[in-house]
Amino acid sequence: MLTARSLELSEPALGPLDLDLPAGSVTLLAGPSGSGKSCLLRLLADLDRPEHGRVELEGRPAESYPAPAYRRAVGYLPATPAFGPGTLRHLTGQLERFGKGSQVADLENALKAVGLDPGLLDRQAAALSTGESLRAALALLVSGNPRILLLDEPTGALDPGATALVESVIRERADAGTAVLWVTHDPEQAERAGEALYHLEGAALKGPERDRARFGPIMQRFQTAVPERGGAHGG
Ligand SMILES: Nc1ncnc2c1ncn2[C@@H]1O[C@H](COP(=O)(O)OP(=O)(O)OP(=O)(O)O)[C@@H](O)[C@H]1O
Repeated sequence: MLTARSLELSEPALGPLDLDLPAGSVTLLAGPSGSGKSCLLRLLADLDRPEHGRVELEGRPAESYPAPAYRRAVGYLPATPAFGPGTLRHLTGQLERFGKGSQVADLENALKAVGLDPGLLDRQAAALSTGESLRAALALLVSGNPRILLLDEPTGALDPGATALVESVIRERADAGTAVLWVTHDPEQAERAGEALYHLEGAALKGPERDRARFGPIMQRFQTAVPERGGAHGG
């Protein structure tokens, strides 16, 4: 279980906020574009440090863990993952050396589960398409079997078929005991996929809301308004 207590950042303004990610559950994070969702994920992933407050993994402060142990326990998927040079197979070998626990066989299965051909293992990872990179990065993460998954719009660049596959992979991980935090802009996906919803309003984090019927109405408030056409030049 991952918790944040009195977490505060000034650039961008976030918090003070509290958050709990229970094991075996999908928690959603929503909010307007630019509200700080990605910045909050980076704090939880211990990639950035808060100005005040703390993140705790199973009751211990994040900064008390050696970085590799924290990375092994807390998997973070950025909205636009970028791979360094080398094939996915090569990158997996590196992860194994760092004790990340990723096995090629597990990765092959994870690639298939998100709708990718395991032949992708031997392609240059940096040359993968946006949707391939997103799914390959997710497959790499889940094959390392982290206790926590922090996912920044994991279906943002995907078609409906790939979205359904990714949703079921995430559900399987949660059912196996992983604590998931999932950033989404899609109210229907939120109602399908999540057990609890936090949402950013200004610097404040509201929630968790547990009534699924309220997820959609809360999230509709964050949709960017489309200006009405017409007026003097309409027609
Ligand atoms: N390192 C930084 N220093 C200062 N401001 C930052 C930094 N990183 C991001 N920001 C700003 O903080 C705000 C929140 O960014 P963030 O990426 O967290 O938003 P978001 O809620 O994830 O948005 P979206 O839904 O569009 O992905 C933005 O205005 C962004 O420009």
